[in-house]
Amino acid sequence: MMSRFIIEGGKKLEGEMRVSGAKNSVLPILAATVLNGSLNVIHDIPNLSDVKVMTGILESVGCHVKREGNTMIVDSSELDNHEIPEHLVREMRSSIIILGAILSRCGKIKISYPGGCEIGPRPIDLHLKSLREMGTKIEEKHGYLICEAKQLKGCEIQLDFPSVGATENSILAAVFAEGTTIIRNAAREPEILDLENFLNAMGGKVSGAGSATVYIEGVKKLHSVEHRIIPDRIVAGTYLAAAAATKGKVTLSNVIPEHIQSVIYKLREAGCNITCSNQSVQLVSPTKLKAIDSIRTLPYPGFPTDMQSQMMALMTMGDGISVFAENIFENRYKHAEELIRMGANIKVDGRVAIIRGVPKLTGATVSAKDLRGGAALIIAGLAAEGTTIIENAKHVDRGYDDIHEVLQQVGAQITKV
Ligand SMILES: CC(=O)N[C@H]1[C@@H](OP(=O)(O)OP(=O)(O)OC[C@H]2O[C@@H](n3ccc(=O)[nH]c3=O)[C@H](O)[C@@H]2O)O[C@H](CO)[C@@H](O)[C@@H]1O
Ligand SMILES: C=C(OP(=O)(O)O)C(=O)O
Repeated sequence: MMSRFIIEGGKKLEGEMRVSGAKNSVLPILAATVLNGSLNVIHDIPNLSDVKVMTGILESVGCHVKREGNTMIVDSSELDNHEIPEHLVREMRSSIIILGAILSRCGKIKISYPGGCEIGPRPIDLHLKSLREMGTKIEEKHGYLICEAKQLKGCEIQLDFPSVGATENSILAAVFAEGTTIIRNAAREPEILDLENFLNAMGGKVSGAGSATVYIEGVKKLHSVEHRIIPDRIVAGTYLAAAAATKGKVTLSNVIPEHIQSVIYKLREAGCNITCSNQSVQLVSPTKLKAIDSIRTLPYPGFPTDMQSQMMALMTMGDGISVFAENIFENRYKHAEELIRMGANIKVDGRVAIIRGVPKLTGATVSAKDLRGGAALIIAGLAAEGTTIIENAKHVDRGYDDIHEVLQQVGAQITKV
Protein backbone atom coordinates (compact mmCIF):
# COMPACT_ATOMS: atom_id res chain seq x y z
CA MET A 1 0.00 0.00 0.00
CA MET A 2 1.31 3.41 -0.98
CA SER A 3 2.00 5.72 1.95
CA ARG A 4 0.68 9.28 2.00
CA PHE A 5 0.79 12.40 4.13
CA ILE A 6 -2.43 14.00 5.35
CA ILE A 7 -2.14 17.62 6.43
CA GLU A 8 -4.65 20.01 8.00
CA GLY A 9 -3.21 23.36 6.94
CA GLY A 10 -3.12 26.70 8.68
CA LYS A 11 -1.18 25.85 11.85
CA LYS A 12 1.81 28.07 12.66
CA LEU A 13 5.07 26.22 13.26
CA GLU A 14 6.54 27.30 16.58
CA GLY A 15 9.39 25.84 18.61
CA GLU A 16 12.71 24.09 18.17
CA MET A 17 13.61 21.67 15.40
CA ARG A 18 16.76 19.52 15.36
CA VAL A 19 18.36 18.98 11.97
CA SER A 20 19.51 15.43 11.19
CA GLY A 21 22.80 14.33 9.65
CA ALA A 22 23.21 15.06 5.92
CA LYS A 23 22.01 12.46 3.42
CA ASN A 24 24.51 13.68 0.84
CA SER A 25 27.37 13.16 3.30
CA VAL A 26 26.20 9.82 4.62
CA LEU A 27 25.93 8.17 1.20
CA PRO A 28 29.53 8.77 0.00
CA ILE A 29 30.89 8.23 3.52
CA LEU A 30 29.14 4.86 3.80
CA ALA A 31 30.57 3.98 0.37
CA ALA A 32 34.01 4.97 1.68
CA THR A 33 33.76 2.49 4.57
CA VAL A 34 34.79 -0.32 2.18
CA LEU A 35 38.25 1.24 1.88
CA ASN A 36 39.85 0.60 5.27
CA GLY A 37 39.10 -3.12 5.63
CA SER A 38 38.43 -2.34 9.26
CA LEU A 39 35.86 -0.81 11.63
CA ASN A 40 33.97 2.39 10.84
CA VAL A 41 31.89 3.99 13.58
CA ILE A 42 29.70 6.77 12.20
CA HIS A 43 27.40 8.99 14.27
CA ASP A 44 24.29 11.00 13.43
CA ILE A 45 23.15 8.76 10.59
CA PRO A 46 19.62 9.77 9.57
CA ASN A 47 16.98 7.08 9.18
CA LEU A 48 16.35 7.29 5.42
CA SER A 49 15.39 4.82 2.72
CA ASP A 50 18.52 5.87 0.75
CA VAL A 51 20.66 4.90 3.75
CA LYS A 52 18.96 1.47 3.77
CA VAL A 53 19.80 1.02 0.09
CA MET A 54 23.45 1.94 0.68
CA THR A 55 23.50 -0.43 3.67
CA GLY A 56 22.18 -3.17 1.35
CA ILE A 57 24.98 -2.43 -1.11
CA LEU A 58 27.60 -2.69 1.65
CA GLU A 59 26.15 -6.00 2.85
CA SER A 60 26.06 -7.33 -0.71
CA VAL A 61 29.85 -6.96 -0.95
CA GLY A 62 30.47 -8.66 2.40
CA CYS A 63 30.50 -5.81 4.93
CA HIS A 64 28.91 -6.35 8.33
CA VAL A 65 26.64 -3.45 9.22
CA LYS A 66 25.07 -2.77 12.61
CA ARG A 67 22.88 0.15 13.55
CA GLU A 68 22.57 1.32 17.18
CA GLY A 69 20.25 4.32 17.31
CA ASN A 70 21.82 6.93 15.08
CA THR A 71 25.23 5.29 15.12
CA MET A 72 26.25 2.84 12.43
CA ILE A 73 29.13 0.42 12.67
CA VAL A 74 30.46 -0.93 9.40
CA ASP A 75 33.07 -3.67 9.44
CA SER A 76 34.62 -3.97 5.98
CA SER A 77 37.33 -6.49 6.92
CA GLU A 78 35.62 -9.43 5.22
CA LEU A 79 34.68 -7.72 1.96
CA ASP A 80 34.64 -10.47 -0.67
CA ASN A 81 32.56 -9.33 -3.65
CA HIS A 82 32.83 -6.65 -6.31
CA GLU A 83 29.53 -7.20 -8.12
CA ILE A 84 26.75 -4.85 -7.05
CA PRO A 85 23.22 -6.28 -7.32
CA GLU A 86 21.26 -4.46 -10.01
CA HIS A 87 18.05 -4.01 -7.98
CA LEU A 88 19.93 -1.90 -5.42
CA VAL A 89 21.63 0.26 -8.06
CA ARG A 90 18.28 0.87 -9.74
CA GLU A 91 16.63 1.93 -6.52
CA MET A 92 18.90 4.90 -5.96
CA ARG A 93 20.68 7.07 -8.50
CA SER A 94 23.54 7.91 -6.15
CA SER A 95 24.49 4.24 -5.66
CA ILE A 96 27.06 5.00 -8.41
CA ILE A 97 29.23 6.49 -5.66
CA ILE A 98 30.23 2.94 -4.65
CA LEU A 99 32.08 2.70 -7.99
CA GLY A 100 35.21 4.63 -6.99
CA ALA A 101 35.33 3.04 -3.55
CA ILE A 102 35.12 -0.62 -4.64
CA LEU A 103 37.48 -0.01 -7.55
CA SER A 104 39.97 1.46 -5.08
CA ARG A 105 39.67 -1.45 -2.65
CA CYS A 106 39.32 -4.40 -5.09
CA GLY A 107 40.84 -3.15 -8.35
CA LYS A 108 37.61 -4.10 -10.10
CA ILE A 109 33.84 -3.67 -9.98
CA LYS A 110 30.78 -4.77 -11.93
CA ILE A 111 27.81 -2.47 -11.54
CA SER A 112 24.73 -1.80 -13.62
CA TYR A 113 24.34 1.58 -15.29
CA PRO A 114 22.33 3.78 -12.93
CA GLY A 115 20.27 5.36 -15.73
CA GLY A 116 18.14 8.46 -15.36
CA CYS A 117 15.71 9.47 -12.66
CA GLU A 118 12.72 11.72 -12.01
CA ILE A 119 14.68 14.97 -12.21
CA GLY A 120 16.56 14.41 -15.46
CA PRO A 121 18.86 12.06 -17.39
CA ARG A 122 21.85 12.38 -15.01
CA PRO A 123 24.71 10.99 -17.11
CA ILE A 124 27.95 9.70 -15.49
CA ASP A 125 30.34 10.55 -18.32
CA LEU A 126 32.45 12.79 -16.07
CA HIS A 127 32.83 10.02 -13.46
CA LEU A 128 33.98 7.55 -16.12
CA LYS A 129 36.32 10.00 -17.84
CA SER A 130 38.16 10.67 -14.58
CA LEU A 131 38.44 6.99 -13.72
CA ARG A 132 39.79 6.24 -17.22
CA GLU A 133 42.37 8.99 -16.81
CA MET A 134 43.53 7.27 -13.64
CA GLY A 135 44.09 4.07 -15.62
CA THR A 136 40.79 2.20 -15.30
CA LYS A 137 39.66 -0.03 -18.16
CA ILE A 138 35.90 0.36 -18.48
CA GLU A 139 33.70 -1.85 -20.62
CA GLU A 140 30.09 -0.81 -21.05
CA LYS A 141 27.96 -3.79 -22.08
CA HIS A 142 24.36 -4.89 -21.71
CA GLY A 143 23.64 -2.06 -19.28
CA TYR A 144 26.61 -2.97 -17.09
CA LEU A 145 29.87 -1.23 -16.36
CA ILE A 146 32.78 -3.61 -15.92
CA CYS A 147 35.76 -1.73 -14.55
CA GLU A 148 39.26 -2.92 -13.85
CA ALA A 149 42.43 -1.24 -12.67
CA LYS A 150 45.34 -3.28 -11.30
CA GLN A 151 47.00 -0.13 -9.94
CA LEU A 152 45.29 3.24 -10.27
CA LYS A 153 47.67 6.09 -11.03
CA GLY A 154 47.51 9.61 -9.70
CA CYS A 155 46.93 12.22 -12.41
CA GLU A 156 45.52 15.68 -13.07
CA ILE A 157 41.79 15.69 -13.63
CA GLN A 158 40.03 18.71 -15.10
CA LEU A 159 36.27 18.37 -14.63
CA ASP A 160 34.14 20.03 -17.33
CA PHE A 161 31.55 20.79 -14.66
CA PRO A 162 31.90 20.75 -10.86
CA SER A 163 29.89 17.53 -10.47
CA VAL A 164 29.44 16.43 -6.87
CA GLY A 165 29.35 12.72 -7.69
CA ALA A 166 32.27 12.85 -10.15
CA THR A 167 34.39 14.73 -7.58
CA GLU A 168 33.57 12.14 -4.89
CA ASN A 169 34.16 9.13 -7.14
CA SER A 170 37.52 10.57 -8.23
CA ILE A 171 38.57 11.20 -4.62
CA LEU A 172 37.56 7.67 -3.60
CA ALA A 173 39.42 6.12 -6.53
CA ALA A 174 42.54 8.18 -5.79
CA VAL A 175 42.91 7.18 -2.14
CA PHE A 176 45.17 4.17 -2.90
CA ALA A 177 46.46 5.40 -6.28
CA GLU A 178 50.17 5.61 -6.99
CA GLY A 179 51.24 9.23 -6.58
CA THR A 180 49.15 12.37 -6.32
CA THR A 181 45.82 13.12 -7.99
CA ILE A 182 44.74 16.71 -8.52
CA ILE A 183 41.08 17.43 -9.29
CA ARG A 184 40.44 20.87 -10.78
CA ASN A 185 37.05 22.52 -11.09
CA ALA A 186 35.99 20.18 -8.29
CA ALA A 187 32.56 20.57 -6.67
CA ARG A 188 32.85 22.70 -3.51
CA GLU A 189 29.85 21.33 -1.59
CA PRO A 190 30.33 20.96 2.20
CA GLU A 191 29.65 17.23 1.85
CA ILE A 192 32.91 16.87 -0.12
CA LEU A 193 34.78 18.37 2.83
CA ASP A 194 32.99 15.92 5.15
CA LEU A 195 34.24 13.07 2.93
CA GLU A 196 37.78 14.50 3.07
CA ASN A 197 37.62 14.65 6.87
CA PHE A 198 36.35 11.07 7.04
CA LEU A 199 39.08 9.76 4.73
CA ASN A 200 41.82 11.65 6.57
CA ALA A 201 40.56 10.32 9.91
CA MET A 202 41.22 6.78 8.58
CA GLY A 203 44.71 7.71 7.37
CA GLY A 204 44.02 9.15 3.90
CA LYS A 205 45.88 12.19 2.57
CA VAL A 206 43.28 14.47 1.03
CA SER A 207 43.36 18.27 1.04
CA GLY A 208 41.61 21.18 -0.61
CA ALA A 209 38.03 19.84 -0.40
CA GLY A 210 35.57 22.70 -0.18
CA SER A 211 37.68 24.60 -2.72
CA ALA A 212 37.85 24.09 -6.49
CA THR A 213 41.09 22.09 -6.34
CA VAL A 214 41.36 18.85 -4.40
CA TYR A 215 44.65 16.99 -3.86
CA ILE A 216 44.81 13.29 -3.01
CA GLU A 217 48.13 11.69 -2.19
CA GLY A 218 47.84 7.94 -2.54
CA VAL A 219 48.48 5.87 0.61
CA LYS A 220 49.16 2.14 1.08
CA LYS A 221 46.98 1.40 4.09
CA LEU A 222 44.10 2.86 6.08
CA HIS A 223 42.87 2.15 9.60
CA SER A 224 39.66 2.15 11.64
CA VAL A 225 37.76 5.40 12.07
CA GLU A 226 35.09 7.20 14.10
CA HIS A 227 33.24 10.14 12.56
CA ARG A 228 30.17 12.38 13.00
CA ILE A 229 28.15 13.36 9.91
CA ILE A 230 27.61 17.09 9.31
CA PRO A 231 24.07 18.52 9.62
CA ASP A 232 21.86 18.37 6.53
CA ARG A 233 21.73 21.86 5.01
CA ILE A 234 18.81 20.95 2.74
CA VAL A 235 16.74 19.62 5.65
CA ALA A 236 17.57 22.85 7.51
CA GLY A 237 16.48 24.97 4.55
CA THR A 238 13.29 22.94 4.18
CA TYR A 239 12.33 23.51 7.84
CA LEU A 240 12.98 27.24 7.51
CA ALA A 241 10.82 27.46 4.40
CA ALA A 242 8.06 25.49 6.18
CA ALA A 243 8.15 27.88 9.13
CA ALA A 244 8.04 30.91 6.82
CA ALA A 245 5.09 29.45 4.88
CA THR A 246 3.03 29.11 8.07
CA LYS A 247 3.99 32.55 9.42
CA GLY A 248 5.73 30.71 12.23
CA LYS A 249 8.78 31.20 14.41
CA VAL A 250 11.30 28.40 14.80
CA THR A 251 14.80 27.78 16.05
CA LEU A 252 16.90 25.14 14.32
CA SER A 253 19.56 23.29 16.25
CA ASN A 254 22.41 21.21 14.79
CA VAL A 255 22.86 23.46 11.79
CA ILE A 256 25.93 25.13 10.29
CA PRO A 257 24.64 28.60 9.30
CA GLU A 258 27.47 29.10 6.78
CA HIS A 259 26.20 26.14 4.74
CA ILE A 260 22.80 27.75 4.17
CA GLN A 261 23.80 31.36 3.54
CA SER A 262 22.35 31.36 0.02
CA VAL A 263 18.99 30.17 1.37
CA ILE A 264 19.00 32.58 4.32
CA TYR A 265 19.76 35.44 1.93
CA LYS A 266 16.63 34.63 -0.11
CA LEU A 267 14.43 34.11 2.95
CA ARG A 268 15.49 37.56 4.20
CA GLU A 269 14.50 38.99 0.83
CA ALA A 270 11.07 37.43 1.40
CA GLY A 271 10.84 39.44 4.63
CA CYS A 272 11.90 36.83 7.21
CA ASN A 273 13.94 37.93 10.18
CA ILE A 274 16.78 35.45 10.63
CA THR A 275 19.45 35.37 13.31
CA CYS A 276 22.32 32.92 13.32
CA SER A 277 24.58 31.81 16.10
CA ASN A 278 27.18 29.10 16.35
CA GLN A 279 25.07 25.98 15.68
CA SER A 280 21.58 27.43 15.49
CA VAL A 281 19.36 29.57 13.28
CA GLN A 282 16.20 31.39 14.34
CA LEU A 283 13.54 32.48 11.87
CA VAL A 284 10.69 34.89 12.57
CA SER A 285 8.18 35.23 9.72
CA PRO A 286 6.82 38.52 8.43
CA THR A 287 3.07 39.16 8.50
CA LYS A 288 3.14 39.21 4.68
CA LEU A 289 5.68 37.32 2.57
CA LYS A 290 7.31 39.31 -0.23
CA ALA A 291 8.14 37.79 -3.61
CA ILE A 292 11.83 37.07 -4.21
CA ASP A 293 12.89 38.63 -7.52
CA SER A 294 14.85 35.66 -8.76
CA ILE A 295 16.26 32.30 -7.76
CA ARG A 296 18.95 30.71 -9.95
CA THR A 297 20.21 27.31 -8.95
CA LEU A 298 23.99 26.88 -9.11
CA PRO A 299 26.72 24.65 -7.72
CA TYR A 300 27.69 25.48 -4.10
CA PRO A 301 28.04 28.16 -2.77
CA GLY A 302 25.27 29.26 -5.17
CA PHE A 303 21.62 28.57 -4.45
CA PRO A 304 21.12 24.76 -4.21
CA THR A 305 18.92 22.99 -6.73
CA ASP A 306 17.83 20.76 -3.83
CA MET A 307 16.04 23.81 -2.29
CA GLN A 308 14.40 25.05 -5.50
CA SER A 309 11.08 23.20 -5.09
CA GLN A 310 10.63 24.19 -1.44
CA MET A 311 11.30 27.87 -2.21
CA MET A 312 8.85 27.70 -5.08
CA ALA A 313 6.16 26.40 -2.70
CA LEU A 314 6.88 29.39 -0.46
CA MET A 315 6.84 31.90 -3.33
CA THR A 316 3.39 30.75 -4.49
CA MET A 317 2.24 32.87 -1.52
CA GLY A 318 4.70 35.78 -1.93
CA ASP A 319 3.38 39.24 -2.69
CA GLY A 320 4.49 39.81 -6.30
CA ILE A 321 6.28 37.88 -9.05
CA SER A 322 9.28 35.55 -8.66
CA VAL A 323 11.38 34.16 -11.50
CA PHE A 324 13.14 30.83 -10.99
CA ALA A 325 15.89 29.39 -13.24
CA GLU A 326 16.82 25.74 -12.70
CA ASN A 327 20.35 25.43 -14.07
CA ILE A 328 21.44 22.05 -12.68
CA PHE A 329 18.75 19.51 -13.61
CA GLU A 330 16.65 19.55 -16.76
CA ASN A 331 13.39 18.25 -15.41
CA ARG A 332 12.99 19.55 -11.91
CA TYR A 333 9.66 21.38 -12.01
CA LYS A 334 7.24 18.47 -11.62
CA HIS A 335 6.00 19.94 -8.34
CA ALA A 336 4.72 23.03 -10.21
CA GLU A 337 1.76 21.14 -11.67
CA GLU A 338 0.81 19.83 -8.24
CA LEU A 339 1.14 23.28 -6.65
CA ILE A 340 -1.18 24.60 -9.37
CA ARG A 341 -3.81 22.09 -8.17
CA MET A 342 -3.60 23.82 -4.81
CA GLY A 343 -4.31 27.22 -6.34
CA ALA A 344 -0.79 28.41 -7.21
CA ASN A 345 -0.14 30.53 -10.30
CA ILE A 346 2.98 29.15 -12.01
CA LYS A 347 4.11 29.15 -15.64
CA VAL A 348 6.99 26.87 -16.61
CA ASP A 349 8.96 27.33 -19.81
CA GLY A 350 12.02 25.10 -20.08
CA ARG A 351 14.48 26.04 -17.35
CA VAL A 352 12.44 29.04 -16.21
CA ALA A 353 9.37 29.22 -13.96
CA ILE A 354 7.40 32.36 -13.24
CA ILE A 355 5.45 32.40 -10.01
CA ARG A 356 2.78 35.00 -9.33
CA GLY A 357 1.93 35.01 -5.65
CA VAL A 358 -1.68 34.28 -4.66
CA PRO A 359 -3.28 35.29 -1.33
CA LYS A 360 -3.80 31.68 -0.28
CA LEU A 361 -3.45 28.04 -1.32
CA THR A 362 -6.25 25.51 -0.82
CA GLY A 363 -5.86 21.86 0.21
CA ALA A 364 -6.05 19.21 -2.53
CA THR A 365 -4.97 15.66 -3.30
CA VAL A 366 -1.55 15.86 -4.92
CA SER A 367 1.28 13.50 -5.72
CA ALA A 368 4.98 13.69 -4.85
CA LYS A 369 7.01 13.00 -8.01
CA ASP A 370 10.45 13.26 -6.42
CA LEU A 371 12.12 13.88 -3.07
CA ARG A 372 12.30 17.69 -2.88
CA GLY A 373 9.08 18.12 -4.84
CA GLY A 374 7.41 16.07 -2.09
CA ALA A 375 8.90 18.36 0.56
CA ALA A 376 7.56 21.36 -1.38
CA LEU A 377 4.06 19.88 -1.29
CA ILE A 378 4.33 19.40 2.47
CA ILE A 379 5.25 23.10 2.81
CA ALA A 380 2.30 24.09 0.62
CA GLY A 381 -0.04 21.77 2.56
CA LEU A 382 1.04 23.22 5.92
CA ALA A 383 0.12 26.72 4.69
CA ALA A 384 -3.02 25.84 2.70
CA GLU A 385 -6.59 26.20 3.83
CA GLY A 386 -8.16 22.78 4.50
CA THR A 387 -6.87 19.25 3.95
CA THR A 388 -4.01 18.24 1.67
CA ILE A 389 -3.28 14.62 0.83
CA ILE A 390 0.17 13.92 -0.60
CA GLU A 391 0.47 10.58 -2.34
CA ASN A 392 3.76 8.76 -2.90
CA ALA A 393 5.24 9.76 0.46
CA LYS A 394 8.02 7.23 -0.22
CA HIS A 395 9.92 9.84 -2.23
CA VAL A 396 10.14 12.03 0.87
CA ASP A 397 11.46 9.09 2.97
CA ARG A 398 14.58 9.12 0.78
CA GLY A 399 15.80 12.35 2.33
CA TYR A 400 13.86 13.27 5.49
CA ASP A 401 14.02 11.36 8.75
CA ASP A 402 10.40 11.16 10.01
CA ILE A 403 9.56 14.67 8.79
CA HIS A 404 5.94 14.36 9.97
CA GLU A 405 7.07 13.74 13.56
CA VAL A 406 9.48 16.68 13.52
CA LEU A 407 6.72 18.92 12.17
CA GLN A 408 4.15 17.62 14.69
CA GLN A 409 6.47 18.66 17.51
CA VAL A 410 6.31 22.30 16.38
CA GLY A 411 2.54 22.35 16.00
CA ALA A 412 1.81 21.01 12.52
CA GLN A 413 -1.19 18.77 11.99
CA ILE A 414 0.35 16.14 9.73
CA THR A 415 0.13 12.37 9.75
CA LYS A 416 1.57 9.64 7.58
CA VAL A 417 -0.57 6.65 6.76
C1 LIG B 1 23.89 12.07 -3.26
C2 LIG B 1 24.15 13.47 -3.64
O1 LIG B 1 25.10 14.09 -3.17
N1 LIG B 1 23.30 14.04 -4.48
C3 LIG B 1 23.45 15.44 -4.85
C4 LIG B 1 24.46 15.54 -5.97
O2 LIG B 1 23.99 14.75 -7.05
P1 LIG B 1 24.98 14.39 -8.26
O3 LIG B 1 26.32 14.08 -7.71
O4 LIG B 1 24.30 13.37 -9.10
O5 LIG B 1 24.99 15.77 -9.03
P2 LIG B 1 26.11 16.36 -9.99
O6 LIG B 1 26.76 17.52 -9.32
O7 LIG B 1 26.98 15.25 -10.45
O8 LIG B 1 25.23 16.85 -11.21
C5 LIG B 1 25.17 18.18 -11.62
C6 LIG B 1 24.93 18.26 -13.11
O9 LIG B 1 26.01 17.67 -13.82
C7 LIG B 1 25.55 16.74 -14.76
N2 LIG B 1 26.53 15.63 -14.86
C8 LIG B 1 26.97 15.03 -13.72
C9 LIG B 1 27.88 13.99 -13.80
C10 LIG B 1 28.34 13.58 -15.07
O10 LIG B 1 29.14 12.66 -15.21
N3 LIG B 1 27.87 14.21 -16.18
C11 LIG B 1 26.97 15.24 -16.10
O11 LIG B 1 26.57 15.78 -17.13
C12 LIG B 1 24.23 16.27 -14.15
O12 LIG B 1 23.38 15.70 -15.14
C13 LIG B 1 23.68 17.53 -13.59
O13 LIG B 1 23.07 18.30 -14.61
O14 LIG B 1 24.58 16.92 -6.35
C14 LIG B 1 23.37 17.48 -6.87
C15 LIG B 1 23.67 18.89 -7.34
O15 LIG B 1 23.99 19.69 -6.27
C16 LIG B 1 22.28 17.41 -5.82
O16 LIG B 1 21.06 17.82 -6.39
C17 LIG B 1 22.10 16.01 -5.27
O17 LIG B 1 21.26 16.02 -4.14
C1 LIG C 1 18.50 14.91 -6.05
C2 LIG C 1 18.73 14.56 -4.80
O1 LIG C 1 19.38 13.45 -4.41
P1 LIG C 1 20.05 12.25 -5.20
O2 LIG C 1 21.26 12.77 -5.87
O3 LIG C 1 20.42 11.29 -4.11
O4 LIG C 1 19.01 11.72 -6.16
C3 LIG C 1 18.30 15.39 -3.64
O5 LIG C 1 18.80 15.12 -2.54
O6 LIG C 1 17.47 16.30 -3.81
